[in-house]
Amino acid sequence: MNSTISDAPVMLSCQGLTRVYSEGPQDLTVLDRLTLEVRAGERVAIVGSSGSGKTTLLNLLGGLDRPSDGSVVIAGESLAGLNETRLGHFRNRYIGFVYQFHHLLAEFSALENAALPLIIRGQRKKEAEKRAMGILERVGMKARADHKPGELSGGERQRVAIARALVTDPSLVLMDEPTGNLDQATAGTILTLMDELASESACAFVIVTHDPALAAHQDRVLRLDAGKLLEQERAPA
Ligand SMILES: Nc1ncnc2c1ncn2[C@@H]1O[C@H](COP(=O)(O)OP(=O)(O)OP(=O)(O)O)[C@@H](O)[C@H]1O
Repeated sequence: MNSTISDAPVMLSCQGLTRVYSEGPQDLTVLDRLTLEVRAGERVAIVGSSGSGKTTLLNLLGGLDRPSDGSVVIAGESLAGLNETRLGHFRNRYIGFVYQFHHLLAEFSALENAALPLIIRGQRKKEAEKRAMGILERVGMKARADHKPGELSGGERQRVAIARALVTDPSLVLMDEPTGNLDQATAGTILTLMDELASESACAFVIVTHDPALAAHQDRVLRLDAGKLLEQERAPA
C-alpha cells in the first residue's frame, strides 16, 4: 500500500462478519468472522473460487443483505443501525454498484439511466443529465446516450451501468466482474477511469473478479477462502 493510502481515513470496515445460510437441510457458513478494512482512495480486488462467497460478501457490503453476525461500517456509519429507508438513502449517498446483471431500466435512455441516482437524490433533471453526460463521455458512451438498453451491446450496457455507479461521486464503489463483457481496449478505458476517480475523489473500490489482469491492477488482492479473506502475495513485477 502506498503511503498516501495508508494515511487515508478508513472508508469501509468489517469486523467478525459472518453469513450463515440456514435455508437448506444443513447450515452453510459462507463468511466466517471475516475482517476487512479499505481506505479512501484504495482499490481492493477480491478473488476466490466459484461458490467461495464473493457475491455474498458484496451484498453485505452494499447493505443488500444482512449479516448473521458482525458489522459493516462505511464512512463511519454502521449499516446495522439503519432501517430500510435510511439504508436506501445511505446507499444513494455513499455507494455505487456495478453488478453483473446491470439492471438498467429498459424504457429509459442511457443518459436517463446514468442520471437516475441524481434524480432520486433530488437534483434537477437538466443538471443531473449534464453531469451524467460528462461521465458517459468518459466511458466512451456519449454518442450512444440517446439509446435505450435494448439497442446497446452487452459491453455498452456495462459501461452505462458503470457511469450510473460513478455519477454520484460515491465514497465506495462495489463492482462484480466490471470488465466481464468488455474487450481489452474498453476494459483499459474503464481501468483508467477507476484510477482517476480513486486519486481525484478518494473513492474506495471493492472489485470482485475472476480476471487476473484486473485483480493485479488494484492496490491489494484478497482471496476469499473458507469464509475468510487472505492477503494474496503479488508476483514480482
Ligand atoms: N440465498 C442463499 N441461500 C442458500 N445458499 C446460498 C444463497 N446464496 C448463496 N448461497 C450459497 O453460498 C455459497 C456462496 O455463494 P456466492 O454466490 O456468494 O459465491 P461466489 O463466490 O460469488 O460464486 P461465483 O464466483 O460462482 O459467482 C454457495 O455455496 C451458494 O450456493
